[in-house]
Amino acid sequence: MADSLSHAGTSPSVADLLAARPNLKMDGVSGLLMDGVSLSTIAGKVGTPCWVLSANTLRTRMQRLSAAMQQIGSEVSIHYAVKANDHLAVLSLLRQEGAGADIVSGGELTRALKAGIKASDIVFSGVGKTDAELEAALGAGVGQINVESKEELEILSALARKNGKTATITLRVNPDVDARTHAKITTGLAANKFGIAFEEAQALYAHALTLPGLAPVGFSTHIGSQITSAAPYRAAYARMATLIQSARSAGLDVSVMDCGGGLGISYCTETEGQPEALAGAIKAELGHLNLKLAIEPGRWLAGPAGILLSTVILRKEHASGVPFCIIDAAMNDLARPSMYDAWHGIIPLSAHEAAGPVAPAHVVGPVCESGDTFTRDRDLPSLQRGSRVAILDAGAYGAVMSSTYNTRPLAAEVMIDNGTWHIIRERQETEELWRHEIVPSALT
Ligand SMILES: Cc1ncc(COP(=O)(O)O)c(C=O)c1O
Ligand SMILES: N[C@@H](CCCC[NH3+])C(=O)O
Repeated sequence: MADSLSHAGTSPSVADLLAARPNLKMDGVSGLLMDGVSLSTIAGKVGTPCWVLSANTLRTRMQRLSAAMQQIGSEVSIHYAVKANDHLAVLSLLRQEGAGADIVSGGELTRALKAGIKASDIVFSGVGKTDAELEAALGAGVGQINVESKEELEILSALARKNGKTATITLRVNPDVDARTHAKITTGLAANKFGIAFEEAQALYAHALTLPGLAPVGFSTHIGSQITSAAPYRAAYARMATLIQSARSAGLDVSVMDCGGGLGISYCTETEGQPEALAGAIKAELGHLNLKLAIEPGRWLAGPAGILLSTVILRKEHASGVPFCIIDAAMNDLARPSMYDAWHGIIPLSAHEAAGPVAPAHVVGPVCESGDTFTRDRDLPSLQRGSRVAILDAGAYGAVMSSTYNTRPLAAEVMIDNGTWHIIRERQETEELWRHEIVPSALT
């Protein structure tokens, strides 16, 4: 499948992967280091599979994104998309660096507040928010609710009135623009479930202004995820600018434009999405409209900050000559390869192994599905029973998408900050997996 996640035929070397990732270095003695800390030490002490996050990477990326947005010359708030990595430590760190939150559930609302993010710095997105979630958001006083349909508009108006609140809202518009990303994560095409049809947006906005309990302030859009070029953004924002100007010409007040998230990273050989290019697209299309602007990045901030450590359980030779390296991480830990055929770099932690000759191998997990495959036929250094590997760029849509399929406990999480590392989540106790199950007495 040709898309921005799978990369048939390409296979960067260990040296190429390391050269593009400033938080990783190979040390001849200690092996792979993240921010100067030995990953073999972490794997040995915490066990595998285990997620490791670089606090420094999160910080420096947030700082670069903020600096890029300042070039626009208008107020731009950054609402981190909590869904990418919802760990309280991540949310707290990004809050310290000035981020608010983009949330999509009541659970994410509670997390964001618990991490100290002010309710006024939270935007609530999502195509199907329940009444309870909307009421919780109204009760907390979230800064903005992005409404995705006429139906939701009416529901929110009624709920706000019932609770004696006024909801500050934008209408999320579906601009029918191709984000040129994987089909499962594109959100701005007319056929997708997201947002209000472009053609209906102005009339609905005018209607929203008449509804009690609502304070419509403008529009939002989000065209998809893992977008690595500025062109789809420009196309979407150009359409939004047309809509904003048209609404204003009709006498409607529009002061806010939330430009969504989606900035992509380099998993393989693709060029990483550039915050400066995103800022350029926003400035070119919307910068002259005197708007309060916002963005909702997730993956770009968190993806390169994390890796997944794993150990080879055994190497199974195969008649084809290509061995299966069966590792102790699986699709229940990192779902992206099985879900989207996504490509993730895989590097041995041992400098000796990493420097050895490469040969084609399959890297798979132990789960009972053939889809539990991290890579097929990739040229990799020789991996043996007990070899340890880092699976790269797993900081976003990694731990958050884990499940306990095959009764596999959720893996531990570690954060490296300033040369020291902390366990930020213990490996789940196996008993936790059935603690809440109730066996009817007739069955005992
Ligand atoms: C409404 C909304 N905002 C922001 C994001 C964050 O996307 P990304 O992690 O690609 O930046 C998403 C997910 O695609 C989303 O649905
Ligand atoms: N889960 C997807 C991204 C989804 C974006 C959510 N709006 C991925 O891993 O690439």
